[in-house]
Amino acid sequence: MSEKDGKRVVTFGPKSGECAVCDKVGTLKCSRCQVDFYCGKDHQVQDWPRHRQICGCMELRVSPEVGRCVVATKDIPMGTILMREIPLVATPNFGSDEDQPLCVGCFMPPHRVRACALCGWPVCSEACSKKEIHQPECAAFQRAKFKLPKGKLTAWESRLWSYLAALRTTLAFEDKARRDILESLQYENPPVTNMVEEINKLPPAGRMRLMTSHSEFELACSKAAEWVRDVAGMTWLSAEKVRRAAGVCYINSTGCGSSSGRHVTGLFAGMSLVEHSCRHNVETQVWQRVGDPHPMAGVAGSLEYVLVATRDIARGEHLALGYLPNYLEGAAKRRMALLYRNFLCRCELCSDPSQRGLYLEGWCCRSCSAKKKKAFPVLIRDLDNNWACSGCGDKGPLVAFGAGATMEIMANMFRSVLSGGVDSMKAMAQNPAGIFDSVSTPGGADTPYDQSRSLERRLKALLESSSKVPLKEWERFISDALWPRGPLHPTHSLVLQAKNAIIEMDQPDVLVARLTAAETKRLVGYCRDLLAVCDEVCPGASSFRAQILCIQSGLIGAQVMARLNDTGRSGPRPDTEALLDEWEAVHNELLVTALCPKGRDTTLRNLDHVAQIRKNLAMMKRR
Ligand SMILES: C[S@@+](CC[C@H](N)C(=O)[O-])C[C@H]1O[C@@H](n2cnc3c(N)ncnc32)[C@H](O)[C@@H]1O
Repeated sequence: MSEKDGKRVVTFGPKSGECAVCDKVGTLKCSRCQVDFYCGKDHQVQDWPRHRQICGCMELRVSPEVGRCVVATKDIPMGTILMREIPLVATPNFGSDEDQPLCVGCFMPPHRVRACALCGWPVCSEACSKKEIHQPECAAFQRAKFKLPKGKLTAWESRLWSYLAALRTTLAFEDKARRDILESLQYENPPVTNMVEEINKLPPAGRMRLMTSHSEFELACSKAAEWVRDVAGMTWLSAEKVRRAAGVCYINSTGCGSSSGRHVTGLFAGMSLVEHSCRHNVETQVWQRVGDPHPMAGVAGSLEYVLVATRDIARGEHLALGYLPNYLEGAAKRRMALLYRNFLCRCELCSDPSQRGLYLEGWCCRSCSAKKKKAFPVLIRDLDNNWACSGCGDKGPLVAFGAGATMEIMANMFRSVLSGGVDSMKAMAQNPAGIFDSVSTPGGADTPYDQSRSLERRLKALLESSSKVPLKEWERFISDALWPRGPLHPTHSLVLQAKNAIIEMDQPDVLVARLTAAETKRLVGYCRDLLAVCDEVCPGASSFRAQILCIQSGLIGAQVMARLNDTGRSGPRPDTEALLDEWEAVHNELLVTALCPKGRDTTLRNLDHVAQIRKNLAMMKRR
């Protein structure tokens, strides 16, 4: 099929929802887009002039670069809900860092871990062990007479989550309502031999990575089948069946819901057809009903998610999700991480060596940054690992560096595979960025590369104990990193990650209570810096932006309150009005950015608050 042959995107959604007109629960769903519900025909007809603008605004196509993908067939405004789905399969997160027992019924880390009396898997309570979502595997474990050993609950092994995910998916294939869709999903990676041209464009380390990840993927799928059949004893499930289900699950699932406290990964029908871009234009969000006591109230039954346009999307544009959550990483690391998912990212951010002028992983050029005070000419790397200075074009010893680092990464990988075998390959898969560790360069410890590697290790240590690190220490890190003390410029990914860690040190109210006025002001500045980065890497209404704006709002609010409390006889300080303007602007931006109704409610309340303060100030002035 060519790119021109459009097909409807099949989704798997809830059976009822609140009427788009009156909010009463209804079961009449738009049969074309499957997004909006109605309590009856009247309201559907009444809503048509609005609904028709967005209904049927995308189609499924196939492109040589990404396989099946979803393309806009109309201009789509930011905030449009494009899909509304429940997962075909929901599992406790099986990401590499999920090394704790989670409840198999509600996906929360239990306060007190218990074992399901029938199969031994972790639950929070007996009620959770009876949840519908847990029943198919619980019955299968009982049939196989397998009980998870008690000791596992205290010494959890993260791989158990990927085995459970593969099993849940295998069992979901047996459900008539889901089988056809599951069977239509991608379950194997494109054969490496079909990617020769792409592979040849990669630096040697990338080529090696792609091939290793290919075999890792095969290995992970067969390991899951081995565990289900040989360890759990479900010999009635064929190895081929489990391997395929594991493939479907590992390629198409997406982590969703950490903000709600749940550690849940969802496998969605329509959303899994959306490709990746590091500069995404859609996002998956928990569907939040205004008035719900908790966004995920009702546990598994209300695992409802939406795909939202995070910016205006033009007709013909491909919809793209950000498969990787970290916006502040440089391209080299992002691309390495995606190679672990067995594809090479050539999105607009990765293909631009300057990364939209942010130079996320470039260092200040020693020969010309010293001459220029404000601008920071930096060394940048193109897709083929060639380096040059953005200011003077100097390549000099950096060519040697590029080749040297690449060779060393390769050598490390070989060494590690030879010495540690499969386990070390898995460890690499869990920490893709780690392959950059211990790479040194020709030229000694004083090269910008080695300096930045040591800063990176320092940042990693700070991040590991982030809640205990005082602000002073974070700020010392930043000033040591920045030119001329260090080799970095203000939008280097390490500097940005430190700023992000600072503003996320605590909940905004706790943070504000701990800070002096001057510190609060500096943190507001960090928020501004991060928002400017957002404009480039994830423009529009991303949840990343909303998170920064919320913190910024808390910080500015604290400054406003401090000014008001300080108001003496001479009245409020003159800069209070300017602060109020900024506070209002942040809320207005939040109104656009907060794609969920709940966020909008809080923001509106805060805007009322701003208006009230303005009134009070005006009255004080008159007096
Ligand atoms: C969740 S699936 C997306 C749907 C898939 N294209 C299909 O045909 O079913 C993820 C897979 O799509 C492909 N893919 C997604 N985004 C890509 C991108 N930016 N570049 C290359 N391949 C991509 C990769 O093969 C990846 O493993």
